[in-house]
Amino acid sequence: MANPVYRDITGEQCKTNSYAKLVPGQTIVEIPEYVLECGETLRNFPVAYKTWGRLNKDQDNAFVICHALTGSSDVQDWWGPLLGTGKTFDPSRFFIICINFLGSPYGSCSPVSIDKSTGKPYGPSFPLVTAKDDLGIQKMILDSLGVKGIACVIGGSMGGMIALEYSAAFNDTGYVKTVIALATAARASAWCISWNETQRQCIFSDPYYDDGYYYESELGHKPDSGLSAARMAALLTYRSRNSFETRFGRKLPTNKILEDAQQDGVRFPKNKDEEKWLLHNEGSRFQDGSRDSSALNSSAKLQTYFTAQSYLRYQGNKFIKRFDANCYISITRKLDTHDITRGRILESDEDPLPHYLSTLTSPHLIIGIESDGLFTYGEQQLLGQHIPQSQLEKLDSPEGHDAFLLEFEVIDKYCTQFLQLKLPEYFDANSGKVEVFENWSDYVASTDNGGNSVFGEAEKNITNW
Ligand SMILES: CC(=O)SCCNC(=O)CCNC(=O)[C@H](O)C(C)(C)COP(=O)(O)OP(=O)(O)OC[C@H]1O[C@@H](n2cnc3c(N)ncnc32)[C@H](O)[C@@H]1OP(=O)(O)O
Ligand SMILES: N[C@@H](CCO)C(=O)O
Repeated sequence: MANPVYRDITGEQCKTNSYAKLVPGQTIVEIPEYVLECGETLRNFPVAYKTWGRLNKDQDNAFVICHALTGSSDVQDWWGPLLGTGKTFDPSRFFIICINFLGSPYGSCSPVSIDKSTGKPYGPSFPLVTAKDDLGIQKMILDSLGVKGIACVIGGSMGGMIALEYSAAFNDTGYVKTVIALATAARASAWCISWNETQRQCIFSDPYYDDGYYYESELGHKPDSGLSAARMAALLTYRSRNSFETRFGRKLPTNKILEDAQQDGVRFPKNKDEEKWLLHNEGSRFQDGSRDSSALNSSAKLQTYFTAQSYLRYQGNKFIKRFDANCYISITRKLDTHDITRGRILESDEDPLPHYLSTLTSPHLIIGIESDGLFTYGEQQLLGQHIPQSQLEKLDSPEGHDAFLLEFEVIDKYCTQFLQLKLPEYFDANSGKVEVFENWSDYVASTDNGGNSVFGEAEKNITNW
């Protein structure tokens, strides 16, 4: 059967979705129709992806990378040091692809996309989407590109959830040869769900949220305060207590940070009463005429503004420039629904997960982080104990959950060793599976981000293309 051909709508989408423009060199195609797990049908909707390298003659050297909660298809932006000849994502031997998942603002269908049936953004009427939907849509993209087999599917955190969905959906078919899952879970925990709820409530409580119709609201503002607070709360779950203590302790912001805050519209108190009022509301975005009165502390006798706070506020501000509140709600709800046993095992009084995991047949590499308080090492052990052909590795990083985006060297080492062990044919020049493409960079969808992270994140050791 011929591969389906989808219309390239990259240019069109970049005109209507400003977030999609943040991702250099991705392709956006239009899928005619997909019936979601919730029963709704998406029609004529965009899906964004980026590729590196090319298919081998058997068309089975695909390396599928699933991004995390706020990531995009731009792997070189957030996992850049793992990409390159001799690295985990070796475009000289694999056809590497990362497909932006549903609900994310970076190009695939989400609340910021235009619903072609109304001509308006989906906004809060965007349907509930799940990791299973991502899997179904990603398979359509892979088919359209001629992929007949996946050498490896990898993902961290929410990306790991989708990688496990691949494992479950194609179990025993030979389509997915190996799986690498980092800092993830086979189902969202009560702890994860609760943090997501807290973050959504931050957004809901912003008066500018306007039931999700802020983009057309007469109030003329987005719920920046709520989204920023949500990111701050999330960040605390992405790092560890120890990393904050070591990094910030009770340190005070430098003059530079205070100067930046002043430029951001800080108001100085005119009298004693105003000083008390300003101090009380310090950090509130709704404070009249001021977004941040941190400069107060330069004269205050009692310090109330610490580096830990300036870090969180900085991160919150950075995030609202690159993310949309309705998308944040959509993707956290998606995360909550994740459970690989759903629809695959009969309801019973017993916990179905251990048994279900024991039926997965592909070799899995599970990488957990000891200091991860969000997707605990215990959850990785559960995967490692029950998936028959699995290898469990532990990162001793103090960085908490985000270590999967920070500890490039050790992750690259575990992954390359696993791939060479489990996929020897892709490393053997005589196997016919691999043609080492000397000029693989000709097959990079785009090399033009100048080595700069679009999002100002993960700057360390970014591969400069
Ligand atoms: C769509 C995409 O592709 S997004 C890009 C990839 N990102 C993802 O996929 C996930 C999102 N990213 C993350 O979760 C994280 O940002 C990570 C794990 C990748 C790295 O985090 P970073 O934010 O780069 O690192 P870190 O926590 O060290 O923060 C550094 C920033 O905080 C600033 N900062 C540090 N301390 C302070 C402080 N006390 N006060 C104010 N600012 C501070 C630094 O100046 C730096 O600013 P910059 O980002 O403008 O350079
Ligand atoms: N830092 C990651 C954490 C979620 O895994 C993100 O923002 O996507």
